[in-house]
Amino acid sequence: MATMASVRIHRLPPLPTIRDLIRLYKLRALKQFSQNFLMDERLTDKIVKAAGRIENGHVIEIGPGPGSITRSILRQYPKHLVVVEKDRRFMPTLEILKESTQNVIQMDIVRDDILNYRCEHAFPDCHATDWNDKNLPNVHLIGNLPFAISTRLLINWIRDMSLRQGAWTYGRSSLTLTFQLEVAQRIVAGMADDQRCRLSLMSQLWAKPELRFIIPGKAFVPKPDVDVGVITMVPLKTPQTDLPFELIEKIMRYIFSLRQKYVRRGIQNLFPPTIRDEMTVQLFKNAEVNPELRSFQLSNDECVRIAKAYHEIIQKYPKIDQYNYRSPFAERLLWDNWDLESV
Ligand SMILES: C[S@@+](CC[C@H](N)C(=O)[O-])C[C@H]1O[C@@H](n2cnc3c(N)ncnc32)[C@H](O)[C@@H]1O
Repeated sequence: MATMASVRIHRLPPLPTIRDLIRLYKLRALKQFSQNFLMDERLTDKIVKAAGRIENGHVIEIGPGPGSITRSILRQYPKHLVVVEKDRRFMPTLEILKESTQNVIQMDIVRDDILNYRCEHAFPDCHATDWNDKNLPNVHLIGNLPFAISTRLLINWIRDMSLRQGAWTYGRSSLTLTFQLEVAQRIVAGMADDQRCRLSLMSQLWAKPELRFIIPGKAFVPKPDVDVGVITMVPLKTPQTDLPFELIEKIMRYIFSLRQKYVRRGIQNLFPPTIRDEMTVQLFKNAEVNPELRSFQLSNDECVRIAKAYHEIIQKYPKIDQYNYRSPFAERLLWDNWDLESV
């Protein structure tokens, strides 16, 4: 393959116009694929610019559709671009982009569901950068995400980040993603922000999310009902917790389950009725957290301390972890006489 310096892309085929899209793909954007296309090159360039320097790097694009962001990525000369798209109608256009850059950039087109795609297999030639290296690896996930699965994808990726697997086998790979503005605001919401929720904590304990800019809904075709926020996220060298992802996720769910009530009200549901009051008092005492704060008033550290105190309790009494206050009534009856002495 020729080097970047010696060969440049002369001309990418123009982005299909809305009229072409309708003609080529009989578009109908498909609702089941959450399709809202971004056709303004200045905006797609701005998204790619937010990812930082990608020249000579490795990029996975999620949901390229007709390839508007793909073009902006290719114009920055990554070494290797993998695009993952579920809708077969876009394959011909993506193939044209691949052909027009084939002497310069390695572009792989994967027709798959991103939820099943294994990022760790994307770049066999990419050497991992040490997690603690001050330089980040030149590895990026970029995408105008399908709204329907964006939160699920983010949670999956944070889980991978916490385990240093998937896209994070290469080191501290970065994310540049779009979300419905309301979701983007939740991701970055700090202490005392009334948008603060489980997603804020999950995002901030392992990474540094930033809301970079907002794209008005009218820039998309078809126009969604909401504006869109562009988020970048880089994993923290030292996460704010070393507890297992699943445990943190569980505790954040309980902390934020009754937002308008004191935090102890959500947390007490972690325990069977016979020991509920006693264990809840113990947990907040050990965590050194005021149980009469509302969940959005808690700092990241206070949330982690609550999770840690719970972790210590279940290490001593593992059975408690199996209690689920939402399980069917008959199942909950089994806990009716349960006490700590019976362990
Ligand atoms: C919001 S559109 C963005 C399209 C294009 N990148 C743009 O900005 O104009 C989301 C894209 O993701 C694709 N998509 C939806 N669900 C997907 C999935 N599970 N896996 C891979 N791609 C998916 C859709 O077909 C669509 O092309």
